[in-house]
Amino acid sequence: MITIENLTRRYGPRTAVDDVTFTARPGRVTGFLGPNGAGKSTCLRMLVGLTAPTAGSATVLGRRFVDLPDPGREVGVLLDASAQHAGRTGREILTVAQRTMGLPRARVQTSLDLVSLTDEEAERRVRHYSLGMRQRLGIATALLGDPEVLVLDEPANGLDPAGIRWMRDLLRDYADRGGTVLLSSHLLHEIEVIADDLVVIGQGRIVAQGTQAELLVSAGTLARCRDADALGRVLVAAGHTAEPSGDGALSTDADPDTVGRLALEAGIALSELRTADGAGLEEMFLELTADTQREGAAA
Ligand SMILES: Nc1ncnc2c1ncn2[C@@H]1O[C@H](COP(=O)(O)OP(=O)(O)OP(=O)(O)O)[C@@H](O)[C@H]1O
Repeated sequence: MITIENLTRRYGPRTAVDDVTFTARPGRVTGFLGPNGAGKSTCLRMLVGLTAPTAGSATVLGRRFVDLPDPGREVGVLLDASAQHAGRTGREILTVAQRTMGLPRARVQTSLDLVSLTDEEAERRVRHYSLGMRQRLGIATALLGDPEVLVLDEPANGLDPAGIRWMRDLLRDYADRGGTVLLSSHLLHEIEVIADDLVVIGQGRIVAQGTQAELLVSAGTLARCRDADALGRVLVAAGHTAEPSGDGALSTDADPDTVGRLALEAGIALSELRTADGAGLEEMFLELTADTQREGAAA
């Protein structure tokens, strides 16, 4: 379990993280989503004791990271996959970490297997690794102590779609065994594939949070019929929104049940009725972060 409460970090006049509160629960993969500069890394750095909060608190398994008796075995952390010694082989990097943490030697091979780095790859120097291989090695290091909690900053960066699916399966399995995963990304598509719960941050503030399903519902319903204007009037009269969504479709904040019932009562035949899909979530993400990005660009 990760608990972030009223976490705030100011750098001079700039507030990088502004009163952020959320939890990442065991058995769930929590995605921390926001555009560049939103404050994700600063939050994660405060969580693992690398940056001091101006206010608020962040705890892992009920304690501040610095107060954990054996942090390497309790929390696996990947903050920057490129911050590995380029002259060492993957296996050497893991072996140094294994010795530092006082773990059994066999954990090195177990971790390599977990991230599907082959023996040949493990013997190569990291300077010859692709970005995706570095991400795998970074995750192997995070998994080394078989921790209960994983904190990963942009772990899918540099992975191709097959790599992202691989990571989803790895993290899903880890969470299914009771682990807590918090991972950040600035790309909705990455996080959509991987995360169960989403926390969306823009300009240092939380702008939305919930399960993916909840956020999809809040992204609305899509309905299609011959006379979209008529359906729109019915929805608005019932206190809902109705926006033309191109090609005779309407998007509304009413749930599909309500739209179906209202359409039936008004004698309108629907040709399509569904929860807005990933595209809806994308729209929401762009909307939620548009101001942030505009202000960021102006700064
Ligand atoms: N050490 C620092 N000194 C001053 N400002 C900082 C410092 N670290 C971060 N910031 C500022 O805090 C804000 C949040 O940065 P942060 O790196 O946390 O964002 P992010 O969401 O992780 O972005 P990205 O996706 O680009 O990594 C930015 O405006 C950044 O310039």
